[in-house]
Amino acid sequence: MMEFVKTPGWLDWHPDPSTPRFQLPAGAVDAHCHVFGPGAEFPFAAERKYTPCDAGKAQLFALRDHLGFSRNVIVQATCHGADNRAMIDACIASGGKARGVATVRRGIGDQELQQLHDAGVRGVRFNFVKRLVDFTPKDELMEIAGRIARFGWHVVIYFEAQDLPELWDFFTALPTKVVVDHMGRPDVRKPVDGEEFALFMKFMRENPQVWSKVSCPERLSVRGPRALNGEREAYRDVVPFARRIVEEFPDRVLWGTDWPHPNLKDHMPDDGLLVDFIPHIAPTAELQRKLLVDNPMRLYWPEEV
Ligand SMILES: O=C(O)c1cc(C(=O)O)oc(=O)c1
Repeated sequence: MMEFVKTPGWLDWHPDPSTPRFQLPAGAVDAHCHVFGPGAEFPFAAERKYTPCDAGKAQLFALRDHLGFSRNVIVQATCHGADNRAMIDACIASGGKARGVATVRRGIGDQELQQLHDAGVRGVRFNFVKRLVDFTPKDELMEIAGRIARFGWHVVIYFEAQDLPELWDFFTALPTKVVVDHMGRPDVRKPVDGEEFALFMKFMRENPQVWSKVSCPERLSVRGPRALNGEREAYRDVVPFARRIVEEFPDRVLWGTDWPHPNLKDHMPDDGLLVDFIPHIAPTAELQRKLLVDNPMRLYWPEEV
C-alpha cells in the first residue's frame, strides 16, 4: 500500500463546520469541490506539486448534506494528475448527485471519453497556475477541446489575473463554453474599477460563452476577516468583485465551496460560514436561485432542466 506524507504545513479541512444561517434554495449545487484519494485507494499522481490529506467521497457527501446542498460538481484536483479514478468513483457512488470535470491528456480515445461521460463527466480542466502544474502546449489543449466538444462538454480554466492578456486569444478560440475558476484570481488589493478587473469584465462581456465561478473568497482575501468563529461577514474585500460579476452576468455564474480547500496557508475556513458569504455577493432570491440552482443545472444536468 502506498504511504503518502502530506506537504509540510498542510491544513486539513475543517472538522466541524457550523450550520449555515443562510438557507440555500432547494436543489442547490456545490459546483466546485474536490476529492483527494484516499491515497491508499487512489494514489496521488507522481507529477503532483503537493501531497494533500485524504478527503474522500464519504466526507464530501456528508458535508453536502450538512450544508444543505443537493448536488456536487467534483473537479479533478491537480494532485491526481490525469488519473480521474477518485473523482469518477465519487461521481458513480453519488447515484446521480454528482457530476465531474476531468483532466485528460492528448492521447485519450473516444471510448475512454465516452466512459467518462457515462460516469458523469461534463467538462475538462485546463490549468495555467504555475505552482500547480507543468506547462502543456496550447496546441495539445486545443486538440483536446476539439475532441470533447463533440460530447457537449465545456472547458474549465484556472489562471491568475496577470496572465489573462497572454491567454486571451487561446481562451476565446476554444470551441466550447468556458468556465473560469475562482473569478480568474483577481488581486483584491487593486480597485474593483481598476484596469486588471476591468479586463476580466470585458472578457466576460465580449464572450457570451464564458462563465465564472464566484468562489474562493478564502483564497483571494487579503484583509479578511476569516470565515471562522461565527464570522458571518467574512472576506469583505472580495465581496465587491464577486458581486459585480453576479450582478452583470447573473446567468453565467456558479458557486462552490472548493472543499477540501487545497493549499491554503494561513487558515482553514468553516464551510458553514462560507455558505453565509453567498447572500453578500448574490443579494436577492432570484440571483441566488440562478447562481446555485438554474445555472449549474443548465450546465451539468441539462437533461433535467
Ligand atoms: O489554488 C489552488 O491551490 C487550487 C488547487 C487546485 C487543484 O490542485 O486542483 O484546485 C483549485 O481549485 C485551487
